[in-house]
Amino acid sequence: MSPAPVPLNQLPQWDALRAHREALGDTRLRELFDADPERGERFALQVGDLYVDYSRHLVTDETLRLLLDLVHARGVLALRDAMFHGEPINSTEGRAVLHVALRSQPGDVIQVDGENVVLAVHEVLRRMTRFSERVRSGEWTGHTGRRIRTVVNIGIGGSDLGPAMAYQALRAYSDRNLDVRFVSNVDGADLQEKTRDLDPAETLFIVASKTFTTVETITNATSARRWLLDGLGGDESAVAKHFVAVSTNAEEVSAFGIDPANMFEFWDWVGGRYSFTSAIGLSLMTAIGPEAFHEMLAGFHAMDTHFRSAPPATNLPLLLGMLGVWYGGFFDAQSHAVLPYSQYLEQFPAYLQQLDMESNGKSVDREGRPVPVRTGPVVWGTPGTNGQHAYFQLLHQGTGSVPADLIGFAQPVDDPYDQHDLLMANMFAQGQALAFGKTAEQVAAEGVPPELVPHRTFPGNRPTTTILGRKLTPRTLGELVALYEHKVFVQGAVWNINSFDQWGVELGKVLAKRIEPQLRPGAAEAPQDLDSSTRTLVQRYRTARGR
Ligand SMILES: O=P(O)(O)OC[C@H]1O[C@H](O)[C@H](O)[C@@H](O)[C@@H]1O
Repeated sequence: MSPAPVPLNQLPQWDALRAHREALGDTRLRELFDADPERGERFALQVGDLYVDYSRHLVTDETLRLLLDLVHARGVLALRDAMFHGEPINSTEGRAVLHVALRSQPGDVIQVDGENVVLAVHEVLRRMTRFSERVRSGEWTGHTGRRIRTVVNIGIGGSDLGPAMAYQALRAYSDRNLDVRFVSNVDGADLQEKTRDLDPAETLFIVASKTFTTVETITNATSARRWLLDGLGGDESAVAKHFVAVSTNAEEVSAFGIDPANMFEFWDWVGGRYSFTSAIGLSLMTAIGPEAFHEMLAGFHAMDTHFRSAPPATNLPLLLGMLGVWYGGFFDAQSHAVLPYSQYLEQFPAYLQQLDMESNGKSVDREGRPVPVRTGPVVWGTPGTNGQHAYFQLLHQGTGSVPADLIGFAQPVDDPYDQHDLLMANMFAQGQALAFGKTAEQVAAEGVPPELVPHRTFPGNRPTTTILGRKLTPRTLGELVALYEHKVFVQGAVWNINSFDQWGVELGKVLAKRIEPQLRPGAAEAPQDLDSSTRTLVQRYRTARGR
């Protein structure tokens, strides 16, 4: 076994960054731009369909050099290669981490336990293709012979957020005669609202769950089954035409009553939040068609290849990952905003919340020692321009600094009312205002009364990355998502945390299981050994529920 790595803040490369940060002091972005007229072009990369401007960051060439020194000192590239080779880098669960195999080329070879997983990946993709074509063409009919008009994906977390986000993002490429809906919350209102206008005879449920034991999903799937049977006269044989499953767990799928012939498989080396290029994307493939789905996979693959082979200095995920390490480590940045200037990307920040926060929301390292620096930030955001009229106030003039990603596209998917230029002007303007602000002198020169000058001054120096895609297509979406996946990987590697487990979600599940029986009618008094807050809440709830 190799020795445990030195804690991050004891590395000479970290010290060098700390000293460099002190030397930078209160350097303004304005000064950095004045000192280098080419900065806006120089601090930018084009990868695939994405042009990424990182010039509005509080970094110099020296910063980037020092950050790359840290990448090398931390063995980030070796860990990356280990991931691509199928080594069990998910150390707490003893598993490989191979979402990259999901978008591999048919001839590739990636071995897990002596088996080339690429073959299995492509076999499932072929089955998904056949199935989605049958549904789209109307060849797959429901129990009464009617064609399927609505597909309802029942899943949660990684079995919901990816396909839901991508369906929304690629709506314009979807078959508009087929509606796809997503039910995730155990709140029965979710299922009810999503099915109330549906005809069971024309509805197909995809139950998506890696483990097939997730309580929300099994509860919703059980209720959906009831809804279907009630609507179709109770004939159990209807289930086979209206329920398919996506899972790694064939046993639980058949215990639920879904024929394994209607199950689409994936594998334990695919993490839930990295799974929507697996069969978890079945609802998406049904919506946009196999061809567009494969285009998306090609976009993912292109970014995977870039991450794997581009030199560190021009490696985009590496760069964006290290910028996050820089702000967390030396600017105490606690959150990171993702602001898509695209309504189609409305759910992208929510998707990234799981990807980033479930991966890197950890405070012990791979050896179980406390991590001595700030790890994953709170990720949040909503589409521009809506946010501009809400929380951008804080981004511009609040006390802390929130690094942000501005994401937009040069060509609109469609622009029936000629509004795209206005949308994008806003994106460029916000990045400009956040970076350069407006000084007190500039404000005063406009004749603003002295007492209002501080209120109307913009400090600037608020860092942003601008991602300008050519156009939002399946391929571009693939590139974009893979970029963030690998960015998260880089950060986890530097912090020496395992980005691929999620033990932190377990405790609440166990406690909920214990509490639920106490809420039911006829339950005994809440136990005395329960903490007084929970006990009182349970009692209040029972009283208010009339129990
Ligand atoms: O796909 P499933 O097994 O149903 O899991 C769904 C989700 O729930 C879990 O609690 C994890 O926090 C997520 O990482 C996972 O994506």
